[in-house]
Amino acid sequence: MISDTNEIIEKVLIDEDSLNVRIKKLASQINDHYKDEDTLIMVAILKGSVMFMAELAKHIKLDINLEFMAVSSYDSGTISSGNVKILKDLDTDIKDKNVLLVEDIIDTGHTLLKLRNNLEKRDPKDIKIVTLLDKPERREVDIKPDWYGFKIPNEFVVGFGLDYDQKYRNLPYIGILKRSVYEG
Ligand SMILES: O=P(O)(O)OC[C@H]1O[C@H](OP(=O)(O)OP(=O)(O)O)[C@H](O)[C@@H]1O
Ligand code: HPA
Ligand SMILES: [Mg+2]
Repeated sequence: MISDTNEIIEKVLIDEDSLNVRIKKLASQINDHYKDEDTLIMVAILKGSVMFMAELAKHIKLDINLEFMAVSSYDSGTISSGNVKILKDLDTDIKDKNVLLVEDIIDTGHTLLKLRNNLEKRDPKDIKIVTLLDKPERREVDIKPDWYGFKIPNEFVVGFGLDYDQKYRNLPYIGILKRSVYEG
C-alpha cells in the first residue's frame, strides 16, 4: 500500500482540478499554434511525462502520433547527474515533421537540452517543448519551454507522474515531498 500521504507530502502544490484546467488551456494554445498543420509527433519522455501526455493528448485537435523516449538522468533520489543516456529511441522518422517534446518537469535542463540536440540532428521541420512544471531557479543550462503549465519553487515535488525513487507517480496531484523522506 502507498504510505499515508500525510507522512510524505508537505503540502499539495497543485490539485487535480487545477492540473486539468491548466492542461486544457495548454492544449488550446498548442492547437492554435499548429492550426495550419496536419500532423504532429508528440514525444513523451518516460516515465515522468506519461500522465501529462495522456491528459494533454486528449485535447489536441490534430492527427497526432504518440511517441515515447526513455532517457536517464537521475539514477535515483533527487540529485541530477548531468548525464543523459538514451535508453529507448523513437519508433518513427521525424525528418520534416513537427515534433512536440512533452515533459513533466524542467529542472536543471540537462535532459531536454541533450534530447533536443539529439533530435535536431534528424532534420525535423520544427521542435517545440511543452512542460507541465518549470523550476527555473534550478536551471544549469539555457533551455526554455515554448509552453509551460506552472512555474514552481525550488522544492522536490512528486505525483501526476513525478517520482521519488520510482514511487508516488500515481498521486493525482502535485505535492511537495517532505524533506524527512529523502534526508532521512
Ligand atoms: O531538467 P533535469 O534536471 O534534467 O530534470 C528533469 C528530468 O528528470 C526527471 O526524469 P528522470 O530522469 O528522473 O526519469 P523519470 O521521468 O523516469 O522519473 C523528469 O521527469 C525530467 O525528465
Ligand atoms: N520531482 C521529481 N522528479 C524530478 C524533480 C522533482 O522535483 N526534478 C527533476 N526530476
Ligand atoms: Mg524521476
